[in-house]
Amino acid sequence: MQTRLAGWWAPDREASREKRGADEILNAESQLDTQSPRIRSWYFDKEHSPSKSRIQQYRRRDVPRRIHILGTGSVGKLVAHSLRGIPNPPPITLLFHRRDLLKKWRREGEQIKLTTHKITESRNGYDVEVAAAQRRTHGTEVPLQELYGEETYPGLRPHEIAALNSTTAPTSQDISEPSLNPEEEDDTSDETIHNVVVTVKAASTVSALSAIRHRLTRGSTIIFLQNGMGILEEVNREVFPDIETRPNYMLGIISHGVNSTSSFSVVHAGFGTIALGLVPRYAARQLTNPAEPMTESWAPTSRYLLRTLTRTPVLAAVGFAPTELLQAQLEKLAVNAIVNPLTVMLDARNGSILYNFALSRVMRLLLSEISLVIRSLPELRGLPNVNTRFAPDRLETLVVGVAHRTRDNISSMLADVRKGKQTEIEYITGYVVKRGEEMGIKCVMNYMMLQMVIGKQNLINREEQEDVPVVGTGKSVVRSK
Ligand SMILES: CC(C)(CO)C(=O)C(=O)O
Repeated sequence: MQTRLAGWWAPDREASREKRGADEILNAESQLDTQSPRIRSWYFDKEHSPSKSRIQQYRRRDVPRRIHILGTGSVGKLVAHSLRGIPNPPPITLLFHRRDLLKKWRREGEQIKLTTHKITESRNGYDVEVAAAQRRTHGTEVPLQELYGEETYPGLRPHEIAALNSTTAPTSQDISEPSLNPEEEDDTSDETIHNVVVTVKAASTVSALSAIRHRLTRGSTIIFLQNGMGILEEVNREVFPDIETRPNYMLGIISHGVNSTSSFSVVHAGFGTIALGLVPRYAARQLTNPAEPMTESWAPTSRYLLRTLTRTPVLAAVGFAPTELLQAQLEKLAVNAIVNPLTVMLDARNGSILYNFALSRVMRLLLSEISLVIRSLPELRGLPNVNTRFAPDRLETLVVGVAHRTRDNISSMLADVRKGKQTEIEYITGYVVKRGEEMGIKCVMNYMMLQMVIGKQNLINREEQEDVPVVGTGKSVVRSK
């Protein structure tokens, strides 16, 4: 049974703490317009309320309401669209990783369209900026001018630049009318980002965050809304190595079904939820040093984001305690480690893995390894019910349930493979294999699955490279060998 802990973070609970820092008062102040009268009166209660001059002092330094969205894929669009629909919506800035996307945004009316049950609603009023993702090769950031030979083309890939420079330009939609003159419009910013929702794919997270690293502070909060695990460890290592100065992190596990139909249009095909929680800054230390204090207070920006997302009905977001969130994440990991690679190998919809005894056997072999790895994780040690919750047959029930509910969907991994995009396999199956290795558990079945998906990705990439564009026709042909 999942213990829903919605409300455990609520400010009135915080009130019981003896010592409240300036930040907490500041946050309370910022929330007054959305608080219930009970909470409102508490803050102005004689005994508890800070002096008037302190209130005024903190009011000036209110928690900034602007929310940046890094990644305008299907989840990014859903979040941006939903947030603009709430009463007194926060200002939203969409961060584009390529300048040509900005041009496209302008051309397409500066709006996001969300279709639910065949009804499309457009929303506008967004601010936009370009935050060109940093390219990395062999784990090192590559300066843009080194990579592209031209400083003025940040965010474009070498072949796109070559195409733009050539007189016989390609016909690709994305680069058909690029804005390459940086003088044309100042579309970048160096202002501090206080609240950011990261929705880019797991493998792009480090490079996307590197582009805005200088704008994030110890007081900022990043919410990661992504598939897979092991991303935060990578971000800590590559982007924010200093534990004391890194921003605050929150995690969200999203179960909404959303499909992009174009750069700024999305279909909300399946209603789900977002399980949200704080990632404790010192969690790793607590693991190795039990004397480390377990209580961590929420940063004002984290609480602001939690409040804002949980008051957005379409998102159905709920706050969870960190240990519960971790277990929910592992359940999703187990489901994704079965449905996603199997649907890639079968090139079929999620429902295809059901009612097929041969595939059930494959599923069970994979799940026996996944279950053992999860049940052996040191971070779950001491938590009640872990063995039952992550037993192979319980995980199988979860997988079958999700495959059945989403039987007509194409898994996100299959969609990526079909488009020749990098998949999240290394953050799903790869994570299971890696954690298994750390604990001396060999996951041979999952290792094979990992290699099969990577192999298929390579195959498709190679086919794409052999796809020779025929200049002038707007079509392409695959040259036979
Ligand atoms: C649950 C599932 C498999 C639904 O398609 C999914 O999360 C995904 O496609 O990534």
